[in-house]
Amino acid sequence: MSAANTSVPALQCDGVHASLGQTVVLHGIDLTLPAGRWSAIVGPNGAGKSTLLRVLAGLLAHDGTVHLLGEPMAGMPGRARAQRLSWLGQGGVGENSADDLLVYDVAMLGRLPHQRWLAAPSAADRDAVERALRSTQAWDWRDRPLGQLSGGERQRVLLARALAVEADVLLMDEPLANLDPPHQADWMHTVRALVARGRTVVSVLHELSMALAADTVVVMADGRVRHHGASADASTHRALERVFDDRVAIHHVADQWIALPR
Ligand SMILES: Nc1ncnc2c1ncn2[C@@H]1O[C@H](COP(=O)(O)OP(=O)(O)OP(=O)(O)O)[C@@H](O)[C@H]1O
Repeated sequence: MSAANTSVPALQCDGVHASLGQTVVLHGIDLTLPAGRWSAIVGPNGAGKSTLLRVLAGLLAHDGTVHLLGEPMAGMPGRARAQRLSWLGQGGVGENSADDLLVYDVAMLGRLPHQRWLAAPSAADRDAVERALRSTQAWDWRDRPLGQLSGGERQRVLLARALAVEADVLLMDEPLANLDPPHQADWMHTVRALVARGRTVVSVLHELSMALAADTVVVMADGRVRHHGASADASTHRALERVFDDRVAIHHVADQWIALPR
C-alpha cells in the first residue's frame, strides 16, 4: 500500500461529542492529527482518551464529523475504512473470544479487509502475516492457541494482527500494556519504522516518557483536548504537568524527555 499523502491530515475531528450510556464523555473535540507522524494521546484516568480513539476508529456513534485521510468517515464503506485504518484495542480481538484461534490465524484476521468473501489467503496475505509476526517476534508461536500465551505475548500477537492490515493509519489503545521494557522499545522502533514509511500512528499511552518520544502529544482532561503540540515544546510539557495536577515533572535527560512523578 502506498504511503499516505502527508499534506492531508490523517484524521480530523470537528465538534465531536460522544456519550456512553447517559453520560456525555467527549465535549466538542476539534483535533487535526497529521499524516506520516506518530501522535500520542495522554491524560488522567477517565479523560476520554479511549473514547476518542474509538470515535476516530469509527467504532462509536458521535455528533460532529470525523475525516479519515480527507474523506468523511460517515458513509465510508466499512471495507474501505478497514483497509486504511487499523485498530488495536485494549481488549484485543473481541476480548477473549479469539482464545481458541491459533496465533497465525489471529494475525490473518488483519488481512480480512483485503480478502474476497470466503477466498483463501493469497501469497500477499501470507507474506504480510509472516512479516507482521516476525516484526513482533511472535512467529515462533504461530501454531499455538492465543489463549495459551502470557499477557505480553498476546499483546505482541495482537499488534502483529494490526500491522498485518498494512493500513495507512494505525490506532492503538495502550499498546504497551503487559510489554516488558525491551518489547516496549521494540514497539517504539516499529512505530518509528512505520512513520518513516509515511504511515500514521495514533496511540493512547499512560507511559508519559514514551508519549514524549512521539512527534505530537494530545493532552486530554475531562472529555476535552487541553493541548496539542510538539512533544519537545515547553507548552506541551506545561499542559501535561497541569492536567496531572503538577504531580509529574518533565526533564531532559540523555537527549530525551522523561516524565517523573513528584
Ligand atoms: N458505559 C459507560 N457509561 C457511562 N460512562 C462511561 C461508560 N464507560 C466509560 N464511561 C466513562 O467515560 C469516561 C471516559 O472513559 P475513557 O475510557 O474514554 O477514559 P480514558 O481516558 O481512556 O481512561 P483510562 O486512562 O482510565 O483508560 C470515564 O469517566 C468513564 O467512567
